[in-house]
Amino acid sequence: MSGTIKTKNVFLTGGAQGLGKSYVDGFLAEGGKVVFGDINATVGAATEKEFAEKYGKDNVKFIEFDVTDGPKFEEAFQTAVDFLDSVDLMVNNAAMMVENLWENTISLNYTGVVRGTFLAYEHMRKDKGGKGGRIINISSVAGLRNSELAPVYCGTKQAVRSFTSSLAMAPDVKQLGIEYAVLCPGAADTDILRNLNTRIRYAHLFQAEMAS
Ligand SMILES: NC(=O)c1ccc[n+]([C@@H]2O[C@H](COP(=O)([O-])OP(=O)(O)OC[C@H]3O[C@@H](n4cnc5c(N)ncnc54)[C@H](O)[C@@H]3O)[C@@H](O)[C@H]2O)c1
Ligand SMILES: CCCCC/C=C\C=C\[C@H](O)C/C=C\C/C=C\CCCC(=O)O
Repeated sequence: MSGTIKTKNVFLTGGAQGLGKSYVDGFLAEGGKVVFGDINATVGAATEKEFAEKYGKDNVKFIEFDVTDGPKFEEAFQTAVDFLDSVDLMVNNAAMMVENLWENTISLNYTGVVRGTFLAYEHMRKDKGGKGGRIINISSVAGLRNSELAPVYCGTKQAVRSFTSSLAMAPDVKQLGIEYAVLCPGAADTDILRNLNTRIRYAHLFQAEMAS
Protein backbone atom coordinates (compact mmCIF):
# COMPACT_ATOMS: atom_id res chain seq x y z
CA MET A 1 0.00 0.00 0.00
CA SER A 2 2.97 2.33 0.49
CA GLY A 3 2.93 5.44 -1.70
CA THR A 4 -0.63 4.92 -2.91
CA ILE A 5 -2.15 7.99 -1.20
CA LYS A 6 -1.47 11.14 -3.19
CA THR A 7 -3.75 13.31 -1.07
CA LYS A 8 -1.81 15.30 1.51
CA ASN A 9 -4.22 17.42 3.54
CA VAL A 10 -7.02 15.50 5.18
CA PHE A 11 -9.95 16.42 7.39
CA LEU A 12 -11.76 13.44 8.94
CA THR A 13 -14.65 13.18 11.40
CA GLY A 14 -14.83 10.60 14.17
CA GLY A 15 -11.07 9.99 14.25
CA ALA A 16 -10.44 9.53 17.96
CA GLN A 17 -10.78 5.74 17.88
CA GLY A 18 -11.93 2.77 15.83
CA LEU A 19 -11.75 2.75 12.05
CA GLY A 20 -11.43 6.56 11.90
CA LYS A 21 -8.28 6.40 14.00
CA SER A 22 -6.81 3.74 11.74
CA TYR A 23 -7.56 5.88 8.66
CA VAL A 24 -5.77 8.83 10.32
CA ASP A 25 -2.80 6.57 11.07
CA GLY A 26 -2.73 5.42 7.43
CA PHE A 27 -2.82 8.96 6.00
CA LEU A 28 -0.06 10.13 8.36
CA ALA A 29 2.08 7.06 7.59
CA GLU A 30 1.82 7.97 3.89
CA GLY A 31 3.17 11.48 4.57
CA GLY A 32 -0.15 13.27 4.85
CA LYS A 33 -1.18 16.04 7.20
CA VAL A 34 -4.40 15.36 9.11
CA VAL A 35 -6.98 17.23 11.15
CA PHE A 36 -9.50 14.96 12.84
CA GLY A 37 -12.60 15.84 14.79
CA ASP A 38 -14.45 13.88 17.43
CA ILE A 39 -17.03 14.42 20.17
CA ASN A 40 -14.85 12.47 22.64
CA ALA A 41 -12.37 15.05 23.98
CA THR A 42 -10.38 12.65 26.20
CA VAL A 43 -9.80 9.92 23.65
CA GLY A 44 -9.31 12.51 20.88
CA ALA A 45 -6.56 14.28 22.83
CA ALA A 46 -4.84 10.97 23.61
CA THR A 47 -4.93 9.99 19.94
CA GLU A 48 -3.55 13.38 18.92
CA LYS A 49 -0.68 12.96 21.42
CA GLU A 50 0.07 9.44 20.17
CA PHE A 51 0.22 10.54 16.53
CA ALA A 52 2.08 13.78 17.26
CA GLU A 53 4.83 11.69 18.92
CA LYS A 54 4.86 9.24 16.00
CA TYR A 55 4.54 11.64 13.05
CA GLY A 56 5.31 15.15 14.39
CA LYS A 57 3.03 17.72 16.00
CA ASP A 58 2.93 19.87 12.85
CA ASN A 59 1.24 17.05 10.97
CA VAL A 60 -1.76 16.26 13.14
CA LYS A 61 -4.42 18.23 14.98
CA PHE A 62 -7.49 17.20 16.96
CA ILE A 63 -10.63 19.34 17.17
CA GLU A 64 -13.34 18.49 19.68
CA PHE A 65 -16.75 19.04 18.09
CA ASP A 66 -20.11 17.41 17.61
CA VAL A 67 -20.89 16.66 13.97
CA THR A 68 -24.61 17.22 14.65
CA ASP A 69 -23.93 20.85 15.65
CA GLY A 70 -23.93 22.72 12.32
CA PRO A 71 -22.20 25.96 13.41
CA LYS A 72 -19.51 24.00 15.33
CA PHE A 73 -18.90 21.81 12.29
CA GLU A 74 -18.46 24.93 10.12
CA GLU A 75 -16.07 26.41 12.69
CA ALA A 76 -14.08 23.17 12.83
CA PHE A 77 -13.84 23.05 9.05
CA GLN A 78 -12.39 26.57 9.01
CA THR A 79 -9.90 25.60 11.74
CA ALA A 80 -8.87 22.63 9.59
CA VAL A 81 -8.38 24.91 6.56
CA ASP A 82 -6.23 27.26 8.68
CA PHE A 83 -4.04 24.36 9.86
CA LEU A 84 -3.77 22.60 6.50
CA ASP A 85 -3.90 25.61 4.13
CA SER A 86 -6.45 23.67 2.12
CA VAL A 87 -8.43 20.46 2.58
CA ASP A 88 -7.68 18.05 -0.28
CA LEU A 89 -9.57 15.11 1.19
CA MET A 90 -12.65 15.14 3.41
CA VAL A 91 -13.63 11.89 5.10
CA ASN A 92 -17.08 11.83 6.69
CA ASN A 93 -16.61 8.89 9.04
CA ALA A 94 -18.35 9.61 12.38
CA ALA A 95 -21.47 7.54 12.99
CA MET A 96 -23.46 5.79 15.69
CA MET A 97 -25.79 2.81 15.85
CA VAL A 98 -28.30 3.24 18.66
CA GLU A 99 -31.68 2.33 17.24
CA ASN A 100 -33.80 3.81 20.04
CA LEU A 101 -31.95 7.15 19.68
CA TRP A 102 -33.15 7.23 16.10
CA GLU A 103 -33.23 11.02 15.65
CA ASN A 104 -29.64 11.37 16.87
CA THR A 105 -28.61 8.49 14.62
CA ILE A 106 -30.15 10.13 11.54
CA SER A 107 -28.71 13.52 12.48
CA LEU A 108 -25.17 12.17 12.89
CA ASN A 109 -25.08 9.45 10.23
CA TYR A 110 -26.88 11.26 7.44
CA THR A 111 -27.33 15.01 8.10
CA GLY A 112 -23.73 15.20 9.38
CA VAL A 113 -22.41 13.51 6.24
CA VAL A 114 -24.42 15.83 3.99
CA ARG A 115 -23.17 18.90 5.91
CA GLY A 116 -19.55 17.73 5.78
CA THR A 117 -19.86 17.00 2.08
CA PHE A 118 -21.27 20.45 1.26
CA LEU A 119 -18.67 22.21 3.42
CA ALA A 120 -15.91 20.42 1.54
CA TYR A 121 -17.65 20.96 -1.81
CA GLU A 122 -17.78 24.75 -1.33
CA HIS A 123 -14.13 24.81 -0.24
CA MET A 124 -12.83 22.59 -3.05
CA ARG A 125 -14.81 23.73 -6.10
CA LYS A 126 -12.42 25.07 -8.73
CA ASP A 127 -14.97 27.45 -10.23
CA LYS A 128 -14.88 29.44 -6.97
CA GLY A 129 -11.12 29.49 -6.49
CA GLY A 130 -10.72 26.12 -4.77
CA LYS A 131 -8.09 23.51 -5.68
CA GLY A 132 -10.43 20.57 -6.19
CA GLY A 133 -10.26 17.47 -4.03
CA ARG A 134 -11.86 14.24 -2.92
CA ILE A 135 -14.76 13.51 -0.61
CA ILE A 136 -15.04 10.03 0.90
CA ASN A 137 -18.20 9.14 2.79
CA ILE A 138 -18.28 6.08 5.02
CA SER A 139 -21.32 3.88 4.55
CA SER A 140 -21.37 0.19 5.46
CA VAL A 141 -22.39 -3.22 4.24
CA ALA A 142 -25.61 -2.05 5.93
CA GLY A 143 -25.81 0.52 3.14
CA LEU A 144 -26.02 -2.30 0.62
CA ARG A 145 -28.33 -4.71 2.46
CA ASN A 146 -31.39 -4.56 4.65
CA SER A 147 -31.54 -5.89 8.20
CA GLU A 148 -34.30 -6.06 10.79
CA LEU A 149 -31.59 -5.75 13.46
CA ALA A 150 -30.82 -2.09 12.71
CA PRO A 151 -33.43 -0.50 10.45
CA VAL A 152 -32.57 3.11 11.31
CA TYR A 153 -28.82 2.54 10.92
CA CYS A 154 -29.35 0.68 7.62
CA GLY A 155 -31.54 3.55 6.37
CA THR A 156 -28.89 6.14 7.16
CA LYS A 157 -26.12 4.11 5.54
CA GLN A 158 -28.21 3.54 2.40
CA ALA A 159 -28.92 7.28 2.32
CA VAL A 160 -25.18 8.02 2.55
CA ARG A 161 -24.47 5.64 -0.33
CA SER A 162 -27.25 7.06 -2.52
CA PHE A 163 -26.38 10.70 -1.71
CA THR A 164 -22.69 10.24 -2.54
CA SER A 165 -23.28 8.22 -5.71
CA SER A 166 -25.90 10.74 -6.87
CA LEU A 167 -23.50 13.67 -6.40
CA ALA A 168 -20.86 11.83 -8.42
CA MET A 169 -23.30 11.70 -11.37
CA ALA A 170 -23.42 15.51 -11.71
CA PRO A 171 -22.21 16.65 -15.16
CA ASP A 172 -19.91 19.33 -13.71
CA VAL A 173 -17.79 17.10 -11.40
CA LYS A 174 -14.75 17.27 -13.71
CA GLN A 175 -15.09 21.04 -14.10
CA LEU A 176 -15.32 21.50 -10.30
CA GLY A 177 -12.42 19.10 -9.75
CA ILE A 178 -14.17 17.11 -7.02
CA GLU A 179 -14.12 13.30 -6.86
CA TYR A 180 -16.48 11.28 -4.67
CA ALA A 181 -16.20 7.83 -3.15
CA VAL A 182 -18.34 5.86 -0.75
CA LEU A 183 -16.92 2.99 1.32
CA CYS A 184 -19.07 0.10 2.51
CA PRO A 185 -16.96 -1.84 5.05
CA GLY A 186 -18.00 -5.16 6.59
CA ALA A 187 -17.83 -5.92 10.31
CA ALA A 188 -14.87 -4.65 12.37
CA ASP A 189 -14.39 -5.02 16.11
CA THR A 190 -14.93 -1.43 17.28
CA ASP A 191 -17.14 0.34 19.84
CA ILE A 192 -20.01 0.84 17.40
CA LEU A 193 -20.58 -2.92 17.49
CA ARG A 194 -19.33 -3.51 21.05
CA ASN A 195 -21.90 -1.04 22.40
CA LEU A 196 -24.68 -2.39 20.25
CA ASN A 197 -28.04 -2.20 21.98
CA THR A 198 -30.09 -3.95 19.31
CA ARG A 199 -30.11 -7.14 21.39
CA ILE A 200 -32.02 -5.18 24.02
CA ARG A 201 -34.15 -3.15 21.61
CA TYR A 202 -34.94 -6.22 19.49
CA ALA A 203 -34.66 -8.85 22.21
CA HIS A 204 -37.68 -10.68 20.86
CA LEU A 205 -35.69 -11.49 17.73
CA PHE A 206 -33.08 -13.31 19.78
CA GLN A 207 -35.37 -15.29 22.09
CA ALA A 208 -35.08 -18.51 20.10
CA GLU A 209 -31.31 -18.12 19.93
CA MET A 210 -31.05 -17.46 23.70
CA ALA A 211 -33.27 -20.43 24.53
CA SER A 212 -31.17 -22.84 22.47
N1 LIG B 1 -17.15 -1.27 12.93
C1 LIG B 1 -17.84 -1.76 11.95
O1 LIG B 1 -18.15 -2.97 11.90
C2 LIG B 1 -18.26 -0.90 10.79
C3 LIG B 1 -18.67 -1.53 9.60
C4 LIG B 1 -19.07 -0.75 8.54
C5 LIG B 1 -19.03 0.63 8.63
N2 LIG B 1 -18.63 1.21 9.79
C6 LIG B 1 -18.62 2.65 9.82
O2 LIG B 1 -17.31 3.08 10.08
C7 LIG B 1 -17.36 4.37 10.72
C8 LIG B 1 -16.51 4.36 11.98
O3 LIG B 1 -17.10 3.47 12.89
P1 LIG B 1 -16.26 2.67 13.97
O4 LIG B 1 -16.56 1.24 13.74
O5 LIG B 1 -14.86 3.10 13.97
O6 LIG B 1 -17.02 3.11 15.30
P2 LIG B 1 -16.49 3.80 16.65
O7 LIG B 1 -17.70 3.90 17.50
O8 LIG B 1 -15.31 3.09 17.16
O9 LIG B 1 -16.03 5.23 16.15
C9 LIG B 1 -16.92 6.28 15.90
C10 LIG B 1 -16.27 7.59 16.30
O10 LIG B 1 -17.20 8.64 16.05
C11 LIG B 1 -17.21 9.51 17.20
N3 LIG B 1 -18.49 10.18 17.29
C12 LIG B 1 -19.67 9.68 17.74
N4 LIG B 1 -20.62 10.61 17.73
C13 LIG B 1 -20.03 11.75 17.27
C14 LIG B 1 -20.51 13.06 17.04
N5 LIG B 1 -21.79 13.39 17.27
N6 LIG B 1 -19.64 13.99 16.58
C15 LIG B 1 -18.33 13.67 16.34
N7 LIG B 1 -17.85 12.44 16.55
C16 LIG B 1 -18.68 11.49 16.99
C17 LIG B 1 -16.96 8.58 18.37
O11 LIG B 1 -16.54 9.28 19.53
C18 LIG B 1 -15.92 7.65 17.79
O12 LIG B 1 -14.61 8.13 17.98
C19 LIG B 1 -18.83 4.66 10.95
O13 LIG B 1 -19.34 5.44 9.88
C20 LIG B 1 -19.46 3.28 10.90
O14 LIG B 1 -20.83 3.32 10.56
C21 LIG B 1 -18.22 0.49 10.86
C1 LIG C 1 -26.41 -6.67 6.32
C2 LIG C 1 -26.16 -6.67 7.78
C3 LIG C 1 -26.63 -5.41 8.37
C4 LIG C 1 -26.44 -5.47 9.83
C5 LIG C 1 -26.68 -4.14 10.35
C6 LIG C 1 -26.17 -4.03 11.72
C7 LIG C 1 -25.04 -3.50 11.99
C8 LIG C 1 -24.02 -3.03 11.02
C9 LIG C 1 -22.91 -2.43 11.47
C10 LIG C 1 -21.75 -2.13 10.64
O1 LIG C 1 -21.87 -1.00 9.82
C11 LIG C 1 -21.44 -3.31 9.79
C12 LIG C 1 -21.09 -4.39 10.68
C13 LIG C 1 -21.58 -5.59 10.63
C14 LIG C 1 -22.38 -6.12 9.53
C15 LIG C 1 -22.83 -7.49 9.89
C16 LIG C 1 -22.72 -8.48 9.10
C17 LIG C 1 -22.08 -8.39 7.79
C18 LIG C 1 -22.64 -9.48 6.91
C19 LIG C 1 -21.84 -9.50 5.66
C20 LIG C 1 -22.46 -10.41 4.66
O2 LIG C 1 -23.62 -10.79 4.80
O3 LIG C 1 -21.79 -10.73 3.70
